[in-house]
Parts: sequence; structure tokens; C-alpha cells
Amino acid sequence: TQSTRPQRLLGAVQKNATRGQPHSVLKAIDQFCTHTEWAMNVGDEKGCILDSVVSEVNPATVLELGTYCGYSTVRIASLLPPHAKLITLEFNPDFAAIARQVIAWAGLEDKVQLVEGASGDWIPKMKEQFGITTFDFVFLDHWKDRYLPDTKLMEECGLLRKGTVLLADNVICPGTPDYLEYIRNSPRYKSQYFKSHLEYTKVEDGLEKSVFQG
Ligand SMILES: O=C(NCc1cccc(CNc2ccc3[nH]ncc3c2)c1)c1cc(-c2ccc(F)cc2)cc(O)c1O
Ligand SMILES: [Mg+2]
Repeated sequence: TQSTRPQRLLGAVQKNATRGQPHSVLKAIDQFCTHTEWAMNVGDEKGCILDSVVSEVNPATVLELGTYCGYSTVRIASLLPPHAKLITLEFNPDFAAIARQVIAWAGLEDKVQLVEGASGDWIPKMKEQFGITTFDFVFLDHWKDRYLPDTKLMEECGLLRKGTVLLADNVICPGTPDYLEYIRNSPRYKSQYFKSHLEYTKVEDGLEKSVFQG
């Protein structure tokens, strides 16, 4: 039977990366997606911007919306301080199954909690289920029409604090126009656009960094 793209991506990791070395996992995925098969990982160009924002925030609590195969999960988790926690939400069970194996190959399973389900269902349960008060850093990379409703939901659930940093992927391609309009015009956020390119292509894309003002 036919393999899926995430399965082929996992195979490339298991073949070319060294267990317990996150950097080699990222390199194996980027090589695979550059030379063999495109996949919707944040990639290395936007990934370097992600790295710099994560390093600047040095978060103890991270929420990632949209795990896919775990590329950005590994990228973020590899930069976290010892007792920091990353919760990553994935709606698609096939993606989640692959991501668990990619995260394990990188040796980062102790820092990561992968939760299967939809953001709309899980965001209201974060405090009671995971003992979270607020998130220091949120990476948005799931369905593009969920960025805005989920940001409003995180506000309503008191999951953001003064200084929480939201970083949104794909604000140009595929695009998140309603989110950009809201976040750039809201007095409750200070936003900054980082121009880049769609992963593994020359197409324009970018990341929007927004700091919650409380
Ligand atoms: O659409 C994208 N990613 C999101 C996505 C997509 C599919 C499935 C899921 C299922 N996962 C999921 C869903 C709902 C959820 N709620 N809470 C968690 C959660 C998790 C998520 C995307 C597309 C492109 C792209 C494609 C084609 C093209 F030509 C240009 C660009 C590039 C990207 O970097 C992208 O990130
Ligand atoms: Mg993306």
C-alpha cells in the first residue's frame, strides 16, 4: 500500500539523522524537503527567525498550534531551558503519530507534550489539564482560519500575560488576513513582521511576532 508524505519524511529522519541529535533531525528533514519532496514544515529560513525569537523569550511554557511532523516542535524544544514545557496540539492523528516518532528520534520527548485534538476544544482546558497559568510563547502554525478565533480564545481563557509572545507562520502564504488585520490594529498587541519565504521556495512569506500588552 502507498506510503504517505509524513511516513516518507519519517523514513528520511530514521535513515539520515542520529538519535538524540535534534540538529541532525532538522537537517535530514530540510534535505528531504529540498531535494526529494516539499512538505509544510516551517523550514530553515523561517526556522532561523523562529530560533532567534525563542532564544530572546527563553520561555518556560510554550504552546504550539499545529505539530504536523514535529519539525518546529524539535526546533523549539531544542532551545528550551531544562524544566521548560512545550505543549503541541495536532488535530490529524496520522500527523501526530509521525510527529511522536520524530520528536523521540531527536530525544526531546521529555520536554514535549503532544496532545491530539482541536485547538478550540483544548485551549479552554489548558489550565485544568496541564497546570498552565499563562504561556510565555505561542507558535501558530495550524489551520490559517483558526489563528484569529484561537487568539481571542486564549485571551478570554487568561492564557496570555503582559509580555507573552505570539509568533505566527504563513501570514502571507497561504495567508491569515483576518488575523493580521486584528493583531496589527489591536492596542493590546505590539506587532512586527519578519519577511521571509515559503519553506523550500522563493515565494514570499513571513512570520508575524506580536507581544501581548496585558
Ligand atoms: O495549512 C498549513 N498548515 C496547517 C495545516 C494544514 C493541513 C492540516 C493541518 C492539520 N493540523 C491541525 C489542524 C487544526 C488544528 N487545530 N489545533 C491544532 C491543529 C492542527 C494543518 C500550511 C500550508 C502551507 C502551504 C501549503 C500549500 C501551498 F501551496 C503553500 C503553503 C504552508 C505552511 O507552512 C502551512 O503551515
Ligand atoms: Mg506553516
